[in-house]
Amino acid sequence: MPSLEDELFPSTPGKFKVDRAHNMNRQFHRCFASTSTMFLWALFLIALTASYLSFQSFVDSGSRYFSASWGGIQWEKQVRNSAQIHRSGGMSVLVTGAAGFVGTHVSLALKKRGDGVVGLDNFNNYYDPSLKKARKSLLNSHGILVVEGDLNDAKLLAKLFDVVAFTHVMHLAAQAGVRYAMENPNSYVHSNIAGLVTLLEICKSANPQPAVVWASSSSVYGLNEKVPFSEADRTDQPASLYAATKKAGEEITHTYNHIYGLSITGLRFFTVYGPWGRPDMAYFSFTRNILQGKPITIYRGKNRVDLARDFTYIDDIVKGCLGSLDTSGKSTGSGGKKKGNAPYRIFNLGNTSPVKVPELVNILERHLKVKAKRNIVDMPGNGDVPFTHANISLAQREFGYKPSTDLQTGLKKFVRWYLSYYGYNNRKGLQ
Ligand SMILES: O=C(O)[C@H]1O[C@H](OP(=O)(O)OP(=O)(O)OC[C@H]2O[C@@H](n3ccc(=O)[nH]c3=O)[C@H](O)[C@@H]2O)[C@H](O)[C@@H](O)[C@@H]1O
Repeated sequence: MPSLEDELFPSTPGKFKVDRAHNMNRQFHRCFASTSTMFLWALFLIALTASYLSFQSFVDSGSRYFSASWGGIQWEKQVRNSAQIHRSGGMSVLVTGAAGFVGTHVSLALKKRGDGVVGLDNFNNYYDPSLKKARKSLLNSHGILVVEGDLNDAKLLAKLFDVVAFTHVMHLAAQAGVRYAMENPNSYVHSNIAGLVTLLEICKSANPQPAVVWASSSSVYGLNEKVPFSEADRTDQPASLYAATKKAGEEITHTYNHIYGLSITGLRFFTVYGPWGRPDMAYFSFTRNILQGKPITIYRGKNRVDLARDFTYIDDIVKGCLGSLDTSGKSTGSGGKKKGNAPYRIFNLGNTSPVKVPELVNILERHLKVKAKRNIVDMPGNGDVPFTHANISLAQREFGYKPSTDLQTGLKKFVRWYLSYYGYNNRKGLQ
């Protein structure tokens, strides 16, 4: 059977020219025919692609419109219901980071005593978002709406303030975690700096302005050696970008207090732990690994000194948050202008009794009845500080803050929650 090449260029020398010319002619026609067909096909394909793309964008914008997680009359009604105050002298609070660890507990406590609460959370995947969704379900079951959105969405924030005249903002949304800042520095700038400014811009323009209570961190004490840490101590030597963004937050909130008369309270939390906690934190990941028979890495400081933290139980932190809200005083500005001085406060919320990390592991082993496989390594230079220890006399004086749960008791409650949440007898379910 002749090949296609043979057909087009027969090898008979005498006929070559003519045949070739003839064949060339045929080829030209064929070629032209096939080129025009191809051209038509190409046109057809381009048209098809274009219409597909415009259809897609129509579908996208349509679905964005129809599935938007906020907006509309029904949504506004839900927001208002959630913000409804059920006690005399109560407050309506916008809680940012409501599906987070501290946010969930504070929202529940506010709701339980009759305050109105609307939550905001972006449900990012810094850690298992299914835990955040579970916290959200818990909040929903108590009549608290959690709006899905980012702090940097100024339109959403403005809308929330249009719908509800929040008396207070409990600002807990943040990029947390000390060591993760080396992996993803921009996420700290996005949430802890840009997001904070977006929120403050909305708060300063709101009429009436809310009082703002927000989460700073014990990490602002950085490399300080004087203990216990007091609010008046220097905070200009942070050891991590995380700490630096929290420190920046303290300065940024100060300017909004100074210029616009916003009432500001910054809370320096000391390594908060407890049920519904954060899986990225040591007590949580140690528990998971111990139960799964995996080794845990325990960092050790210079000269083989154990690291220590002033671990603070969540219920004590919640009391501190509510005490701060109750005593926050009013913002003085309106229409973006200050009418007088407003309170600017900073409090340590710690436990006042630091515990060494290996001792934390001992306690977990006792509660879990499993021995940990300890892998002790020198602390990598990744933002950690060797110890924290809070002086809490200021918070004690101002709103009677008095932590009452020691690490032994608090971890027992955490372990009980952990085992029931992840399934006591179903170790495969542990993650
Ligand atoms: O108090 C605070 O300001 C901060 O407390 C925690 O930060 P951190 O104290 O580092 O808490 P963990 O990550 O749970 O670490 C606790 C201790 O365990 C140690 N650790 C951590 C992880 C690990 O694998 N091994 C280990 O020994 C750490 O070095 C640290 O000494 C939170 O993660 C921060 O968001 C919060 O702002």
